[in-house]
Amino acid sequence: MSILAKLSVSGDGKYHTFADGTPAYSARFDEVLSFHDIDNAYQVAPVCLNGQAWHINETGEAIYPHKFNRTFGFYCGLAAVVENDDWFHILPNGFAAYAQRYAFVGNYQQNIAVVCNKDGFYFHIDKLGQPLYENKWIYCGDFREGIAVAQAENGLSTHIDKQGRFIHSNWFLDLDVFHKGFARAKSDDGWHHIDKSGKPIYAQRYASVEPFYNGFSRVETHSGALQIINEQGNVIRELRAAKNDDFGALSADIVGYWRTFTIAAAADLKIFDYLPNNTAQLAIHTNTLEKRLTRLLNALAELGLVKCEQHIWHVLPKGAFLNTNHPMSLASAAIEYRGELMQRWHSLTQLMQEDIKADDIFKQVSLSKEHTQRHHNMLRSYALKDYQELVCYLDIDKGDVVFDAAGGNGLLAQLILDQFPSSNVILGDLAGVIDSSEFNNKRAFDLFETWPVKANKIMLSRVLHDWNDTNALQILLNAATSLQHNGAIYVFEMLLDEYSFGGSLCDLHLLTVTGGQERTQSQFEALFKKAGLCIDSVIKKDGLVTVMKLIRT
Ligand SMILES: C[S@@+](CC[C@H](N)C(=O)[O-])C[C@H]1O[C@@H](n2cnc3c(N)ncnc32)[C@H](O)[C@@H]1O
Repeated sequence: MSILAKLSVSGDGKYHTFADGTPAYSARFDEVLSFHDIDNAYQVAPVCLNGQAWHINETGEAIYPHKFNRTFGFYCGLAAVVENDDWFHILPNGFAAYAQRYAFVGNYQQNIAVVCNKDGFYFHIDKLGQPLYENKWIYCGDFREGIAVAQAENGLSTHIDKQGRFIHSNWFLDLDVFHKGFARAKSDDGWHHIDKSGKPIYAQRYASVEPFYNGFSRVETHSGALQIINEQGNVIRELRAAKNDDFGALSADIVGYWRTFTIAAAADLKIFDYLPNNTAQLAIHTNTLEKRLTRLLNALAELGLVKCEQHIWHVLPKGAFLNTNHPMSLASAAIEYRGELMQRWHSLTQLMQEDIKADDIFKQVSLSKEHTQRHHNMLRSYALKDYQELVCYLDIDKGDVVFDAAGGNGLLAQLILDQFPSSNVILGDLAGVIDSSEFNNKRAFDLFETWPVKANKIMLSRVLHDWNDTNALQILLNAATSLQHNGAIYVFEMLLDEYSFGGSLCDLHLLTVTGGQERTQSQFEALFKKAGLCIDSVIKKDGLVTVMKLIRT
């Protein structure tokens, strides 16, 4: 506890005062910051005047002769200073505490400071300027309760200890340090609190949450209500009702198909291929009635896909994906989702009551060349978006036979071949799909019959989610049979979060369209175990898809 008389910053921020408001000294500065104790023996404060900065004692005198560009308070006996572009810490005598210079340094807390090196990487140092561990981060924060937040290059954050070791294996979009055992964490569907094992302590997600204060936290729901919740996530008090118009929001959800049909009509007419243009020209290109086309364009503008300036319609960034020439065009997806895929959703109610199975959508698609091309153009765009960043992490060796099983029209197979040109990549799919693929090395096959290749590496990308557990197990058993000794199976899937509802609509889509399901990692693990397989490693970047590398148990 400090026994030093507390000096305060004056109202104009240019000097310090005693408790009664009288000036503590006669000097005046451009700016002063608060006094901090050094060894509980004396107190010093940062000041600046005419572009120079230093520290003063209680009588307003400089405590060392040197001048810096910027000075901050003394914490744990050291103060952060800036000289030219160099940030470092100084001792009370004004000398540097260590030789290294940084792009940023924080204040010491519990004898540890955050620093950012000149390459833009953050880490922690001790009072001698030594790094606490080898890792470097895109960002890291101060320690509290012996744990700090560290952000990796993929933008996700986790918790580390003072040796730089992970406290748990979970990563979040944003994260806070622990306060009394709980930390604020943000995942795709919002903010919540986690415990020290990295697990959420309740299922709800919020627009924002505060740290727990004596067992209670103030939270804001996504619909704008302010609430107090307890550590079980129960609402104890409502401080403000929801701001959102729930009636209006539900109505908008109910007519969600308006968007589906508007976008699909624009894709049918290839409107985005003819932009920028005026309405009259567009009507000619798309063979439409000009007055009606104006109404469709207005609706596309309401959806944020186009804008109109001086009678010319222009594509907005989101709309660009509806141009058929875009490498990740969603024009085919727009038409597919409005067609057969949507038809199948009509049986959702019935599917809740009866264990019926729809026709095999993939066999149906593969019967028509036009439908195969459209469906697989759609899958190709999603594959390009989701797989590109993952392929370089696959461990594929020279000469490996790689079988992309049910690989569609071969986008992943091509990405693998581009990345590992000395491997032998074979694409497998249903005959109709294989016929329409331009990939060279290909075999028609059926997932449920004997597989035509023995491979060192097998890809199952977004295949298992199309099937129920019985079928998925059969596919895994067939894959394991086709695997060479010491081979590996790579399963590319979106994993459901064990603790939130994110991905549940996608799961219903699979139930209605293919009879399959989305799964959590532990649901996958249970299937792998039955097939005599186990997870060897997991590749997760900031996209939707996780890659699980499986080996024989
Ligand atoms: C969701 S797609 C995934 C395609 C590709 N792997 C990807 O990630 O984009 C499922 C794939 O399984 C194929 N497929 C479905 N049933 C099959 C079967 N019985 N035998 C072989 N392939 C099948 C489909 O033709 C389709 O290409």
